[in-house]
Amino acid sequence: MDVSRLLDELNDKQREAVAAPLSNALILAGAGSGKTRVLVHRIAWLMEVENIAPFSILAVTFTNKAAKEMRGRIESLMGRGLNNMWIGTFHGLAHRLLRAHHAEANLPENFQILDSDDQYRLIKRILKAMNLDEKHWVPRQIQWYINGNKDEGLRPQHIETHNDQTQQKMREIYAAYQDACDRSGLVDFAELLLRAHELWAKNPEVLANYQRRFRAVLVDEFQDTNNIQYAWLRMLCSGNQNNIMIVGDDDQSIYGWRGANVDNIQHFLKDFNNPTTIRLEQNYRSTGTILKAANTVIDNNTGRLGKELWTDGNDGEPISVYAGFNELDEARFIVSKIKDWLNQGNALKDTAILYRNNAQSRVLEEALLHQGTPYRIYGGLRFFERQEIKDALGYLRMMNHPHDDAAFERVVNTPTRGMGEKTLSQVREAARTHNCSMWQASQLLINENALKGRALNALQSFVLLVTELEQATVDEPLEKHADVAIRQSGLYAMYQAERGEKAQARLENLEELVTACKQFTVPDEAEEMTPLSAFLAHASLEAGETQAGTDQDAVQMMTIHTAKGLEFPMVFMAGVEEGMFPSQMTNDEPGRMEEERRLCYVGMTRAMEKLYITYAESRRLYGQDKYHTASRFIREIPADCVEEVRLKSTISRPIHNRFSQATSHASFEETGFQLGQKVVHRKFGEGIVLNYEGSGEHARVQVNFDEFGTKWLVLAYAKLEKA
Ligand SMILES: Nc1ncnc2c1ncn2[C@@H]1O[C@H](COP(=O)(O)OP(=O)(O)OP(=O)(O)O)[C@@H](O)[C@H]1O
Ligand SMILES: [Mg+2]
Repeated sequence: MDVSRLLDELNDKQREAVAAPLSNALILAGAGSGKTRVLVHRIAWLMEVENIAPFSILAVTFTNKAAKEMRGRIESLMGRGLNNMWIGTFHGLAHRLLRAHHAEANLPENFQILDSDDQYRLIKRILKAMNLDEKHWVPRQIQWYINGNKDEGLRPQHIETHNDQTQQKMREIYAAYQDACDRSGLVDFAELLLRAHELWAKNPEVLANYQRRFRAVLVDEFQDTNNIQYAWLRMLCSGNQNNIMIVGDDDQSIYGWRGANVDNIQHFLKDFNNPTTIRLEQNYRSTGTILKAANTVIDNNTGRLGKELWTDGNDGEPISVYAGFNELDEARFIVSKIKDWLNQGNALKDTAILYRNNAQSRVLEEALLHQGTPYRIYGGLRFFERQEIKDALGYLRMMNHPHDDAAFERVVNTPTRGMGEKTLSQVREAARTHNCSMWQASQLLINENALKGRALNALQSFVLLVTELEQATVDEPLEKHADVAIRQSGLYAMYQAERGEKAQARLENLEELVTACKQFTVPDEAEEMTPLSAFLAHASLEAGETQAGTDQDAVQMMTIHTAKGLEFPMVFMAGVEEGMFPSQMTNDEPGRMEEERRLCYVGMTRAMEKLYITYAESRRLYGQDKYHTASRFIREIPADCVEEVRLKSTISRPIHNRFSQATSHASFEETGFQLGQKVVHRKFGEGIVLNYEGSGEHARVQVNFDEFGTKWLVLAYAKLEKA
């Protein structure tokens, strides 16, 4: 292979990074400067020039999607497959490590991953068993507490409670939870990382093996590593036999709320042997205008490591800001712009709608559906997290490993088979006393004749069902497992009986699960697993990063958090108003405002050619209309980068005035109407008030009628009524 090909299409600084001699290095650079591209070329360089085998390379990415993309790009650069290279997320890699060394890690061979929803349910059950009131011991907070401690590497016995009773009780709950997990071979997400760390800490020979093996370690999005991940990397590199290249951007650290520690970048410089720092300063992604706007916004943060970012590309179009009267109007605006985009011959997949919270997607989805515009949601509405899918997975998990208590609890009475809460408590109690799984406890209770009548029947029929499901699928392909789990369990019939659209969607999802099984191929790195185990691990680890579905061209929708590392020619940032973004909670915690601003920076820098920022002046939240002003982040954008998009017939007001004032609707509201309100007109029927101008007898309103479209009407004559 011609090595110069690996350095083509790179600037000098990027080349310096790709061709750097083997040593530790930090690449610190702003958004869109080619950090990820450098990692891809660096890996190819290590193989071609430094003769490092793919087997000896470890690359860490932030999502599974990014891992797949990275592998694909390296393979196309090299012109060959690279099966035995380890590329994945911290969680994925930890899982792989624990599978390979389950005995040393004190785990059963077929341990299962407990996802966050199952973790929450398990915590609720623990609280119940401990007779603790959920009002005082809020399950979400306990979950937070447990995961937070694990992220810091702390087991219950390491936690200092300072004789505080609440602290002591929390620690006790954590310990009880951990016992329950250990009893049934369950490993939550935070546990994956902690166990992987302990595995190395407690087994020096295992660690030494990996230190020798991984001659090169590369980490993308380093600014969002948490402390246990950092400690894991540090341990791996402590033998000084390997070298590590990390890339990151302190301005894009957006997971502080989840334990990520941006200071790890600075720690890296002192904890790792003799690292060099390389800065990339040219941005290749965005127009000059988008870049200037994003740079100016992030400049309002303090304590930055400081980076310059410039582009020699065009200024491009100004950023368009649209103030919707309410969230429906905002959504309508976005959809109409997407329609224009499509009509200009562009692909839908080249546009993304980004928002602060998952819940914002619903209104946007409805507007897209209304126009028949296909869309795809990343994250959020996760396929593998939907109720019916989790039910089906529960059966599959029982078939795979009946000692999985979380799965047992999930399906033992779904569909109902007359299992009372009392019987279940008995099973849990027996499991605790005999220190065994609920599955074993059930058999004990049955054999010991400890149950009578209905309770006995119910439990017996469940045990029999699981045994039958298992038998019916011996040596059968994976999709047969799914099919049997869905139908023979009675799940399908249960949802069929529910009727209605929701139930129909659930049935479709169940069918989709069978399809997903059919399409599933066991990845090379999991070849030692059975297809069923591999599929279940895939379902837990990849839940929702992509939606199950087609290759259809579709608008991309996701939270800004999920959009990290990605880029799109046209981007909409929706809901950019005070109270939404920055979010309401921001004022309560120190440092949160700056994290919100970094999030805004991440969102803006996803855009390559065109950026729209929209907000709603009134938004229905928790059943109430709330009035909001434009986000401070909009006001932080230099005026010459922005154009305000207004409805045609409105008198335009100077832009910065408009954003800096709280919009007063008082004079208009005296008329008895509100923006966003539903009204009825004798001739035009139902519509929504979009805009107003003038006052007194000259007052006019703009109404968007369901059937007749948008019209301006003089209030005094229109005889509008509230709907
Ligand atoms: N030297 C170059 N010449 C042309 N295009 C480049 C060059 N370097 C990077 N690019 C392109 O610029 C875009 C941004 O690159 P990349 O995604 O690697 O940046 P990044 O620094 O990882 O961004 P982020 O901080 O958002 O993760 C990509 O489309 C990439 O292909
Ligand atoms: Mg990147």
